[in-house]
Amino acid sequence: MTVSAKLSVQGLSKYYDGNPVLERIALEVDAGSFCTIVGASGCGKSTFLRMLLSQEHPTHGEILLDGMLLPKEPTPDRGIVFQKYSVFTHLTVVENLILAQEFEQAPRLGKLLGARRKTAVKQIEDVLERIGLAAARDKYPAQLSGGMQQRLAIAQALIKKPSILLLDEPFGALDPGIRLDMHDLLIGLWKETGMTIFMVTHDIHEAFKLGTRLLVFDKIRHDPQAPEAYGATITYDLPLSDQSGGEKNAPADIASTIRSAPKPDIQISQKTH
Ligand SMILES: Nc1ncnc2c1ncn2[C@@H]1O[C@H](COP(=O)(O)OP(=O)(O)OP(=O)(O)O)[C@@H](O)[C@H]1O
Repeated sequence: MTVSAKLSVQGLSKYYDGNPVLERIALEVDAGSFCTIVGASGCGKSTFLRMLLSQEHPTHGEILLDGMLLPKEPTPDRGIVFQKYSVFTHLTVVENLILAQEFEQAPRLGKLLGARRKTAVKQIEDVLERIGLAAARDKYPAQLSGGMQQRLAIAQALIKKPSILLLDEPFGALDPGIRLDMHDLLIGLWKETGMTIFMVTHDIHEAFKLGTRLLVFDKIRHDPQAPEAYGATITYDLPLSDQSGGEKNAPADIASTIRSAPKPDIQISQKTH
């Protein structure tokens, strides 16, 4: 592991029902990186994020966070936002966020009281301000637009001040205009907090625009007679910009790199086991 690696993934594979979904994943990610992840549907991108969260566990290999084995359970320093976030519909924006705090800070009692509640509400007001939802604090989710609901989902993740933010197609359901607003919001929050971000997207332009590093997941081994025999791995790991926000590689350059690079596509006609 490099000295500064925030996250290190070594020899990782994940099997479901005896079949590999992911195999031989190795990765070193510096603190403050913004890794965008693309790949074919079903190749294991969400599974990878869920392992970084500890919602799933590797079948083989290990994940180190700040040089230590990843805790077995999700911890507040790893936040996640999904494409469609289910919030409590009978609670307002601010009440949803208080509940998120209560789950974390008062798991036994289930309630934050007195000074702790006051501190929690102050933190929530700050996050709502930063995320542009202050005016909607007393609205119910049904009264919010899709973009505002995603802001609420991001606020719920940020309230715990994660050092790693995992985003699973967070803007996939949003209109293009709102997506652009969300890009600005996310980049601003990323620069402000120095979080390390992993974001799965199906939109290659979004991946190029937002990331400092692009990870492409794909299967490099195929057995036509046993499509489930092999899992996906990281086939391309491309720097998009330096950490100081230097020049981005143009999408066209990178797209041609991906096209022209020899793809290690091993065709196996006979089942080997
Ligand atoms: N809990 C589970 N049990 C069994 N199989 C699973 C489980 N979770 C995921 N899978 C399988 O693992 C494979 C990878 O799923 P995953 O959702 O990680 O892919 P993905 O790349 O995120 O797909 P998409 O881009 O369509 O969201 C799929 O074949 C899926 O059916």
